[in-house]
Amino acid sequence: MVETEHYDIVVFGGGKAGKTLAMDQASAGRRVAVVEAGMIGGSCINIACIPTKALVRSAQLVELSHHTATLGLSKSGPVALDMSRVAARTAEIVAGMVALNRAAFEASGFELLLGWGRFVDPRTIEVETEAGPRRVTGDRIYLNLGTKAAIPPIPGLREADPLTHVEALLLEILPTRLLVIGGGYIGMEMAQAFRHLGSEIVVIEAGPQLAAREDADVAAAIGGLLERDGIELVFNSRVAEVSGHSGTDVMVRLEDGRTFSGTHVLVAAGRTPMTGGIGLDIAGVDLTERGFIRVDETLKTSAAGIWAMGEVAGSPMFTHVSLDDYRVAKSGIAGGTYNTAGRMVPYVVFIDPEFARVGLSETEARKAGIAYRLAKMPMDIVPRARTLGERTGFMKALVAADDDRILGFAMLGVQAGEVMAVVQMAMLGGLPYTALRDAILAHPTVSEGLGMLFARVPPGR
Ligand SMILES: Cc1cc2nc3c(=O)[nH]c(=O)nc-3n(C[C@H](O)[C@H](O)[C@H](O)COP(=O)(O)OP(=O)(O)OC[C@H]3O[C@@H](n4cnc5c(N)ncnc54)[C@H](O)[C@@H]3O)c2cc1C
Ligand SMILES: NC(=O)c1ccc[n+]([C@@H]2O[C@H](COP(=O)([O-])OP(=O)(O)OC[C@H]3O[C@@H](n4cnc5c(N)ncnc54)[C@H](O)[C@@H]3O)[C@@H](O)[C@H]2O)c1
Repeated sequence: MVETEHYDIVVFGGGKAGKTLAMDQASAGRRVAVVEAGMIGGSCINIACIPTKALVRSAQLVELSHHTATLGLSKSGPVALDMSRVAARTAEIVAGMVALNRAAFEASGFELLLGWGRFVDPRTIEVETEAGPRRVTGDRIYLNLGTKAAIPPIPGLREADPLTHVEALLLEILPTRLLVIGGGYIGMEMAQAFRHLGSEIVVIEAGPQLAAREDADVAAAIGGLLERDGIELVFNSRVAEVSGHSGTDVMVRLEDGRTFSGTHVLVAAGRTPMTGGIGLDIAGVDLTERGFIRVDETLKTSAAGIWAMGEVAGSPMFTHVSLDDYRVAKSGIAGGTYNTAGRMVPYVVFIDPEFARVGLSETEARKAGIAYRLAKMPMDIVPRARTLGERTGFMKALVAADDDRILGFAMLGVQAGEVMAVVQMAMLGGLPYTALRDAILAHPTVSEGLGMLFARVPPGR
């Protein structure tokens, strides 16, 4: 009989929210255990954000190397790609961040139980550690279990052994021709990175555009960018069947009969929550229709004393949102009221150049019946974009029709993520758009373009 060990707090799943809460609470003197299947630091640093951005960096430099002549640099021959070195660099960056995380975990004093966990009674989690099973319970239990790549039920897809982001990030040989199923965040980032590294790419997207949440003009600009890179985009297309084997040769047949052959297929078609087979029903934790954990604005689940955070709780799928879920949980422990309602969630798609957005899109404003004024400007007129030789893209802002609040900002362009943060700060501070229009912004920076953009806002009513 395995004895149950009691903690003040048990964190089940060590993602961004969970590990941060565990370190915070352990440092404050509470007895804390974290149950984690094996990824020290969670998915972001091991298999998601960080390794993808490392890959993107190599890809950017390969792409830039094709344009060195325009910058006045001659090269003796084409840049040679060593894909195994690219993979090794990615692995080194991951290992470094895992080591940093491990050290911070140890310094905080929480107990890390490595192994697969599942509820065996309403408040007890059994963990399959290497040394055998252990059982833990806590006064408070926090679920931060994350998601995994969804594999749509397409005949032949599973049998084709498709790549997901996990395997794609480990490739030591560049795919000759990569078929990407899904034109969302992962599809866009991976498709362009592998294209820049030298693969032929076809992206097959079920919907009418890339980046489903964006305005049509924004999605069209992103699509145009990828097409100029030589990526073939196929929209409104459902895959009927996959045959062959990813890694050698594989074929995708669409419902309309068209076929695409490649050496590899990558699935980037959304995410499945890690809620199956771990006894959440035993714990009385209700799920939504899509299998995510049902939570309220304080991240409380249907089971008393159990909260859920991050992607598994249906929070927007970004590391910075999982971090904010930690703040909600921490506030709850301290008797505070901070919750998930009305959060401003920025995001950046790390294509080259970046796409970034914060606040409302035109589509969302119209749907919510919010009247707005629109300013849009090509990046081409921003002096810094010219000196950098990165003239592609635009900035776009929505300002309230009847006052000067900034409602939303979108940018496709060099350093878009950094520029977006400037606008986000203005929005958080409640500044009118005129503050950015009239600010003395350093010349020549990319952010200087904000002055030019907001000067284009039409007069209000
Ligand atoms: C390819 C890719 C790129 C991304 N890029 C970005 C980006 O650039 N920026 C950004 O903000 N977001 C990005 N994201 C999203 C981001 O990775 C997640 O939103 C973020 O990691 C937060 O995850 P989380 O805290 O919900 O859980 P996770 O970090 O996924 O943690 C969940 C943990 O639970 C563990 N676990 C699950 N089940 C069990 C079990 N039964 N027993 C024990 N342990 C278990 C898992 O091992 C895992 O470590 C990306 C995602 C992907 C897939
Ligand atoms: N830079 C970032 O912040 C970043 C990067 C990568 C991932 N992420 C997060 O991870 C999440 C998951 O990314 P994702 O790209 O897997 O999902 P996604 O929801 O962004 O995109 C999935 C796409 O696949 C399409 N699709 C679904 N089934 C399909 C099918 N059978 N055939 C063709 N197309 C199909 C959908 O229409 C959709 O456009 C994102 O929502 C995002 O929040 C963030």
